[in-house]
Amino acid sequence: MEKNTDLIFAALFKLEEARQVIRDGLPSGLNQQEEMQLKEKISELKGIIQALETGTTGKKPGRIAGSIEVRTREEENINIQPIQAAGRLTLAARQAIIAYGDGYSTCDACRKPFRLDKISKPPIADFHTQLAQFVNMDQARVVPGARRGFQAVAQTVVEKGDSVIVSAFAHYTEFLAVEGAGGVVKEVPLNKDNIITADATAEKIEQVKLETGKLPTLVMIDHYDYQLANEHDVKGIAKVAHSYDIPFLYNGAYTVGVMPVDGKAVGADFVVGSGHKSMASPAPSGVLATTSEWADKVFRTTQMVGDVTKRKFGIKEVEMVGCTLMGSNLIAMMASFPEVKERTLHWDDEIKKINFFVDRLLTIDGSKVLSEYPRKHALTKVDTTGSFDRIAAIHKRRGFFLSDALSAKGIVGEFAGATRTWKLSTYGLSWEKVRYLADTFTEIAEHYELPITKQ
Ligand SMILES: Cc1ncc(COP(=O)(O)O)c(C=O)c1O
Repeated sequence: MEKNTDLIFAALFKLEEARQVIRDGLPSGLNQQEEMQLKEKISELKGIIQALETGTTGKKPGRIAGSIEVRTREEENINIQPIQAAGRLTLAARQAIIAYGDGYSTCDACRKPFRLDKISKPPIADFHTQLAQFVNMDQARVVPGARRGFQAVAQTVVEKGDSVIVSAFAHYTEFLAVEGAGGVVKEVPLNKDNIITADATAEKIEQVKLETGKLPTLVMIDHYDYQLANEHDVKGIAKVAHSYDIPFLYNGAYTVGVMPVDGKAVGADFVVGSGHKSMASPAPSGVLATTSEWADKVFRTTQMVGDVTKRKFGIKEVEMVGCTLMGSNLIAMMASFPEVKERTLHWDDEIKKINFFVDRLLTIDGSKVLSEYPRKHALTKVDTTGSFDRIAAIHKRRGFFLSDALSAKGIVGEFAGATRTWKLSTYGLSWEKVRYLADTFTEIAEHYELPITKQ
């Protein structure tokens, strides 16, 4: 029985390796013969995977159980879905999920003092130390999503009726975290370039003080927002917040795990990141890091005593509800971490790729970029109302024609039928795939005789 399980795991690991080879495509620098041989191997692998996953060699998607279909989106396509790009798992993370999928698998070696971040086998305690170093803060905890990081901070610093400064582009989870703590959000307006500035933040703080007679108790700003992925002046804003003695939460949902983040250099009291958005980790996962000054407050331990039993659970942290991210989500996050750390050093190349793509898109007459440009982030909002949407107006598939044309070329991730003003990301795609992506848009434009400016 033991042996069988080992064999099945070994087979699943191999399967994951094969999926990765397919997903990454061919390495560059191959000669013609090598390329041909590899292509044959990949097509063979695809057949084997399909047979294993579907139990058939037919075309229909297989089912894992009931109506849950096998998902091969990343292997079979170029996925430009804006929020999925940096959450794609590494091979190591996929294997971790298989090995640690059982419920409380991380608790095998949980010994006194009985807390997740203290477990040394697997090395969860070390991972916490590394996470804090990674964002240059003093302490870190894993959390089930960035939202739980906002929640922990809001519950620590916000009291009923307090104001919290957020961006006019703040994510809804920031609103909910503030509301849950009994606070009220106050939005800093954007400037004409859709940027939140330090001056505008100072003005908003003054306005709140004047209107409520009280300073806000938290400033929480996204380094890159989710709507346009524009960069906001987090360093300047942190300085303003501190000049009023207000703590600053740096929302790194779109930065931690894709680009270098230095919480101390920003002047952050709290750094929040999203594992499933930007750290090649499964959902939900995330990180909350803080300074020594704030750690005792946001990671306060319970004081509660049972009135009958007199039980106490002293070591457990209240805002973390004891232990946070258990099982495969945490181990997969840990498994991806070395690659995640490494990839942040290549952010410049990701920026070159998105700018290459956007430059090419803009050669198609009528296309616009709504995000700041040149791009500083791989996530980008474009407006194709004046280009591809002109075709949609006369095409029998109407607004779906662009998605049809893209998926016929193996490109997925845009919301079918919603491609007037829309978001995409080139994050993590190889240069070969980015060029293919740009060529495909050009080809579709040429096919429908949209004018193209020569570069
Ligand atoms: C800017 C921003 N902050 C926070 C979040 C929430 O992140 P999570 O899903 O990890 O809770 C998102 C999610 O889309 C986001 O875009």
